[in-house]
Amino acid sequence: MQVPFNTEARSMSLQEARSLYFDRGEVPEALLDRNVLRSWERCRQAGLDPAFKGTRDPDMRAVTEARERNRTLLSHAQPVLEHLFEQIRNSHSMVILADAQGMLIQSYGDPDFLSRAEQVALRPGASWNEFDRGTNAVGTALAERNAVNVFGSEHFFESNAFLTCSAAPILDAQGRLIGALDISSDYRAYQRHSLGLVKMSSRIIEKRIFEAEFAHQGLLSFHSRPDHVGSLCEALLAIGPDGDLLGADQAALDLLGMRREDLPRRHYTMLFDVPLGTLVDRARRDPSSLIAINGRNGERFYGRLRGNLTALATSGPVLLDARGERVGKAPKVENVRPTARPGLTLKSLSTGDERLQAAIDKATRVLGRDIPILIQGESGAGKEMFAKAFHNSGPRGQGPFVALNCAAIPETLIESELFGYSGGAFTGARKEGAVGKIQQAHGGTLFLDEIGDMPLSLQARLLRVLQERCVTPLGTNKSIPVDITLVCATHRRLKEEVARGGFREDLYYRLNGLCINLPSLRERSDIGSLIDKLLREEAGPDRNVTVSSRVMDAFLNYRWPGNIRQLGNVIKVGIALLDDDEDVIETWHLPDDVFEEIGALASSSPVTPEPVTARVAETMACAEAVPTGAAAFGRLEEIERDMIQRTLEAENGNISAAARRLGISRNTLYRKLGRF
Ligand SMILES: Nc1ncnc2c1ncn2[C@@H]1O[C@H](COP(=O)(O)OP(=O)(O)OP(=O)(O)O)[C@@H](O)[C@H]1O
Repeated sequence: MQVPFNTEARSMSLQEARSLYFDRGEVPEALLDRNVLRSWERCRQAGLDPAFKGTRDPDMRAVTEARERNRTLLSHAQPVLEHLFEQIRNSHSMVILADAQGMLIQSYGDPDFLSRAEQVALRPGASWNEFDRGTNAVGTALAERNAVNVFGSEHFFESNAFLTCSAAPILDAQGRLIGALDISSDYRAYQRHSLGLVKMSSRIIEKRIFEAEFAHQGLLSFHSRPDHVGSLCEALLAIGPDGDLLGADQAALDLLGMRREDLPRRHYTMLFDVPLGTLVDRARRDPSSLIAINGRNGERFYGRLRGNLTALATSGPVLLDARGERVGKAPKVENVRPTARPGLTLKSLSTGDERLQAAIDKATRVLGRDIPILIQGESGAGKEMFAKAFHNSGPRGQGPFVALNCAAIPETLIESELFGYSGGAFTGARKEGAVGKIQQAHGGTLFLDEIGDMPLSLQARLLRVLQERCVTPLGTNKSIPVDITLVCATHRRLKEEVARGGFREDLYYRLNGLCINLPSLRERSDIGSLIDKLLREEAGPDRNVTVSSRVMDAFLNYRWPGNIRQLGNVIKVGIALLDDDEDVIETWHLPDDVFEEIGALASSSPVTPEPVTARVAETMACAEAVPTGAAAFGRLEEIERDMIQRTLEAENGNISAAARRLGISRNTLYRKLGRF
């Protein structure tokens, strides 16, 4: 329970303090608030006389100019001031807004008190800084940059001893002092809660100014107590498109243990362990939800991002110096761009197969959740395609998608490709150094294909990057913060690799937030729709190409060792070999190797193929003079050439028809023609 404030007792102890200080020259530390005592010292040093009674008339021109100069402050403070006055109305009081010099620029008050305040020029146009009016709440709050109560005879000038005032300074978004908010009343009407009210109101004004200044940036509200986020106690950080810290209010500086002057050299990633992209993703999905974020010193905070999320989602990499101070942006990386295939999303991959659909559904659920995914499947099953679709479908779809195939580059180069290097870091290194793939993927997705082929030594380094979310390029001791979504793929069973000792278990669990197993093409139930899709994509919108029922049948029964990659190629070749007047892919439009296998399948399929013997006989009939006996065997090639020429003549040069009649693929026919 609060002890009631006894105005009489306090007035008496202040008389004693004044007598000690002014008459005997002693410092009444036990009797005075420190802010007040320091103020008395300043006033005495400035040569002010406590008995001074004079007041200068308020300068109305000066107040007009001050209001003009402090337009921003006034516009944000005005509604707060009015609201504050509503809280204290009829308590013989007034509320006052002063600028940074102590000039009163706005006030509202109860009429009875206003007329008394007039007598000491407590009204707009008057200056109440300490040098003009001695110790007083407005002047002392400005001098101390602290909220203060100045009660009765704590006022340096005796003429102001009938007042009791509570004031709090107001800081702008850069932490500069821009004014003070005050409640003044007769000392006998002292209200203990006045100081709390002005502090709260000045905080509201500061927040309004901060939010207006950074309205086009990202705003992170955070606090160590979740219930404080969204309240006046929350801390505020303004974050620019590159993750730069553009502003921080005092609460943020206090919670993060930072000095304001450190701000320009800091980057979001240096403060928190949760990637900025994750906050952006969360804010997009559920703007009101809180996310737990750890400070770099291990403190637990809760935060919420708002403001301009689009700009934040595409932030680029930054460079830090050896001490971890921000020194600039990493060079622009040429080959980093959003993924090429327009319209490629998880949804667009769906062509009716149940297992694939289950994989799409799972992946869709984790979009934007900072969960690494591991895609397993046979070569050519569409792992990279799936990764790109995942990237495009997420909130970072506009960010870079950077792929590295760990099996396709020599072990010795994986490290520099991944981590980057400084100029001259090793023999053969480029003079200007290179930005590694991890850093290139900042703000987007890093796709590590064939992760199972990553050398063990690098697995440890990769693990560290994933844990610390910082990368250290070769030849430097710079730690560069990175914010990436990681997608890995492998055709191996990674778990088995772990059991064999070829893959680190800790890294396996780190990568394997969500495991997606893509079915091989022969396991899929949607081959027909997939073929239609590939035909449409390859032939373009103006051509309606189909496959014959014989080819379709064979396709459905083929084992497709190369999966969709192979199917895609087969279709590409098939379309390329169609004549202008053809739009149905037949067996002879297929590449040789596939033709052979598919030809066999086609001949055993329910669709009865043309008997080969009949075709040959027909062809033979075309050849009018066919040599016989030993000479014939010696001149097989000649016979073949002759037969082809005659067949072509018979078909008026139509390659497809000749190939069909000869029972060979068009490819083979072309090859043979080239040889002759
Ligand atoms: N759903 C699909 N629709 C159309 N084309 C596809 C689809 N999935 C894969 N492809 C095509 O198949 C080829 C192989 O796909 P992708 O590279 O994604 O397979 P992968 O499993 O990553 O192969 P690897 O393991 O050999 O790297 C690519 O040319 C890709 O464009």
